[in-house]
Amino acid sequence: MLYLASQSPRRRELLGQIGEDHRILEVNVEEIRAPGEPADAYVSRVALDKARAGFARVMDEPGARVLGADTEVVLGGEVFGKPRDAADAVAMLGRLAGREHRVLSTVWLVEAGGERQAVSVSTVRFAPLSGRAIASYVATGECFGKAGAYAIQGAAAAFVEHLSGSYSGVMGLPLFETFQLLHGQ
Ligand SMILES: Cc1cn([C@H]2C[C@H](O)[C@@H](COP(=O)(O)OP(=O)(O)OP(=O)(O)O)O2)c(=O)[nH]c1=O
Repeated sequence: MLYLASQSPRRRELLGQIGEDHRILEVNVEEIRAPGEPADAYVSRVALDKARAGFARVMDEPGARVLGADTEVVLGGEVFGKPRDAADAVAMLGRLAGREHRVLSTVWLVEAGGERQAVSVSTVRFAPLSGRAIASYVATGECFGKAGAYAIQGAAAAFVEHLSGSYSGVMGLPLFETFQLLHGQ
């Protein structure tokens, strides 16, 4: 059986999109970046923590496989997770406006035979945004629970001038890479 260790409705939907039958494991993992921890190492560590926490719950089941994922928005040396509140969301979007940032999405597959990861790095360029546009976007509430305070699959699609990489990766689960992890060599 395949399990997805995630509370994210987007990830559940995305995994279903490629026809992967799965069950959900709700895990709670702390997402705290260690001082000086590189962004890619942080994203990978958190995704692995989620997959391992899930696997610990089903490891007695023969053939159990568990996916865990993490997505963060990276601008220079800064890592933007989910905004704490509206002011934090406004600040993040103000930093992202008119610039290019990276979205890192890492997926780990943990099973009795071992642990493997897949990494997706996308580059997203936002159009310049007025303070008013940011304020009205934040007021919709869409920004909450999303890394970088935006959802490419939602109204924030209107901010995205250019994307290079994986659309599903930006949304939270890179589907090509996940499929390779599950079925590739
Ligand atoms: C950039 C971006 C992020 N997101 C979401 C995907 C993730 O759910 C969230 C990043 O937070 P994560 O910590 O990666 O995931 P999560 O806490 O929502 O779920 P889990 O239980 O698996 O830990 O941001 C979008 O939905 N759209 C976007 O465009």
